[in-house]
Amino acid sequence: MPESTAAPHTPAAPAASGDDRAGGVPIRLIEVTKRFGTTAAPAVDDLTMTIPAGEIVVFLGPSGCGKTTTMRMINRLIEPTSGRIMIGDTDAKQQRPDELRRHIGYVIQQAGLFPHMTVAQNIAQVPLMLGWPKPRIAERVDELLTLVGLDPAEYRRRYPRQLSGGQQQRVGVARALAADPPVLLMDEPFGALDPITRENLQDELLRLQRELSKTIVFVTHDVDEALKLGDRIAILDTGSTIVQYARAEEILTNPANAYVEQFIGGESSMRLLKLTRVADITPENIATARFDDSAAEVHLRLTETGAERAIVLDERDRPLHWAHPAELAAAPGTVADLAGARDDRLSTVVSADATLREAMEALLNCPEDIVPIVADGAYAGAVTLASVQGHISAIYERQKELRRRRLAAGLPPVSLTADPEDSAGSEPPEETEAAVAAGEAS
Ligand SMILES: Nc1ncnc2c1ncn2[C@@H]1O[C@H](COP(=O)(O)OP(=O)(O)OP(=O)(O)O)[C@@H](O)[C@H]1O
Repeated sequence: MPESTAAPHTPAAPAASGDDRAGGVPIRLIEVTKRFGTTAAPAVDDLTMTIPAGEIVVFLGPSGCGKTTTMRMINRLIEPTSGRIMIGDTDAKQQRPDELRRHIGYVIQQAGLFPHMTVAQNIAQVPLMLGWPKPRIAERVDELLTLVGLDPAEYRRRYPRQLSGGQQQRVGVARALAADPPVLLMDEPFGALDPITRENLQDELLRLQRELSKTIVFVTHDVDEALKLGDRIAILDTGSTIVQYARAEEILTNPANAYVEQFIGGESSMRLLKLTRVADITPENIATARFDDSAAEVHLRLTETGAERAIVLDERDRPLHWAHPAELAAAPGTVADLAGARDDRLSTVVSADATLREAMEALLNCPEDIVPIVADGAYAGAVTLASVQGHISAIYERQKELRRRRLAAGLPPVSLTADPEDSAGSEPPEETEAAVAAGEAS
């Protein structure tokens, strides 16, 4: 990444209405080229792409391929040699750079905070420039600190040197959001942080995004970060050439070529497990029982259906323990008479919000070959190795089918654009994707 020549700049938009919170605006780059000097090959070579409103789009590519240059042309820290950049309905070239940047938040590595200013003063820079009244600025600073997980009372008067790297980065994000811009540019914002802080900030960004729905362009070298954060990922080669521009699922299961495969670096299925939530799979349907159910009656139900076990639930549907036919046969009265009943709360359950990787971990560490799923504490089905495997296989099959259909329609086999209406694009019409997803025959 080239050194920033501009002062850290946090653009702003008038926030009085708060309308921007409803979502971001799309960004379109149209045949954009950037040439530094006259002889060198272009740093960005005829790039056309759409970044959809309210999505996180990650630029992933090797050092020097043009990610930062592309990003900086969006807020005109770098001027394109040719081509057009539209932010919403506005041609970036038609706006004064300082005016444009009021609508584009910018977060860079190591936050770029002004060291001689307090946290509050750093965040307040753009609102001050916009002439907001002092009480409104103070209120906004506190609101933003809370939003990024820092207690205003504790942090607003600190200086950047009195913060950890992760806290500085949080302040950097707060500053970028100060005037509620619809667009955020984030250039390797978590690159200098330790893995745990980095993971926490990624989670925070996803939480914020669920609330704010900004249009976010995020540059990273880190494949796992890209897969986790990106609604779409643009895999770029020299000159910001798009090699594939698709959702993580497609990148992992239908890589465009050896370049993408090499970039992803194997373990696609394991990476898919991290991307998929337990709530996304079809849960196993297991027989349930209550304490006051007759053990004989539950036993009969299991033997009639050939089921290996029932799950015993308490009065609030929380899973307590497994009941197997042999124990039920030996129990004198109700399910409550089973040995260890009531005290025997299941230690291994998995949340519906957990990833399939966490579910696999639970499965590998529990004595049964099945783990109950809980949603808000209540039983919501169960997961087995077979259900995980079935889900992953279905994803591969779906992508194989999409690829086959694209080829049959004379389109490139992978997505190169986010814009289905773009006639140069490779995305099959939405209904085709939907039909494939629904398993409809062609
Ligand atoms: N100000 C500049 N003058 C001349 N060449 C430049 C300038 N800025 C960038 N370049 C060149 O443009 C190309 C793209 O650089 P850019 O910083 O956009 O790449 P990048 O993909 O962001 O790299 P990294 O991941 O290392 O940050 C590189 O070859 C770089 O040397």
